[in-house]
Amino acid sequence: MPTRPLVGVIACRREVEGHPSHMVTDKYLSALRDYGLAPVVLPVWEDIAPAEIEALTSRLDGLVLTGSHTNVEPQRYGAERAPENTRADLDRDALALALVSVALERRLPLLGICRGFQEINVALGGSLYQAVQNQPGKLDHREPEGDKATRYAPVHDLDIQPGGILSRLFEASRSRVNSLHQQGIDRLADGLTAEAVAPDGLVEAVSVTEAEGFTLAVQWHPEWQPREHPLYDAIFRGFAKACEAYHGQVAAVSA
Ligand SMILES: N[C@@H](CCC(=O)NCCCC(=O)O)C(=O)O
Repeated sequence: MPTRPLVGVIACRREVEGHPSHMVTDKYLSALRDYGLAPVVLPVWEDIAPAEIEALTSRLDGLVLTGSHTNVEPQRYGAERAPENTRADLDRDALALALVSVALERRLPLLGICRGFQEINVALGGSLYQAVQNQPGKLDHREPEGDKATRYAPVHDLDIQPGGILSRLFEASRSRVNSLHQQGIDRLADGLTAEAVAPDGLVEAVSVTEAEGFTLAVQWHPEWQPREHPLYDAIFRGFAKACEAYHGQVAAVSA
């Protein structure tokens, strides 16, 4: 029986019922499952060793860096903490930034979402605005008030740049996306290509320019009801196809 591609999904540290925990919200895992993939949660420890990362990732066919209400430590990109930056996850930072190198070295399909998008930019030498809304000319990209349907509803236009991965996955040059973030890309890392921008010029999707594998990261949340949004659907279809191809290559080599 053909097996589903195994996709590592990074966790966040949370306290659950008084216990330190490693957590991923279901919408990421269910979206991957719905697109024929087998998600597995990757635990996060600040002191994780390279050998542990190797053991956790050596059998994966793809990697997802999820969103989170916590923020990448500003010291990671040489900044002081802004007063608006009140939530951290050092354990998550340690694994996330290491996983970007693992994915690139192994040509492992990599999908970054929201915080994951920001992590890829920082891992490759870029920096972040810690409060986009305080930047002159920038929109307020923060999570809307209301129920989940309201919070994850599309709220701003998106201009998709020609010639990139996203424009190959999705034929239209414009779409509308949800927005649940206070931080955003300030200095785009040298090795990244801007794949889409918001009306205020904020970069909202990137790919790794020289990557030989699928690498796409987006600031919005395509895991929210992807079957109901053509752009989100195109992203998950493209990622799943890349993971299936990687899985097949590994199987062929192992045969
Ligand atoms: N903390 C960062 C990234 C925002 C983010 O990832 N939000 C996710 C919300 C919860 C979820 O849907 O997973 C920022 O504020 O920019």
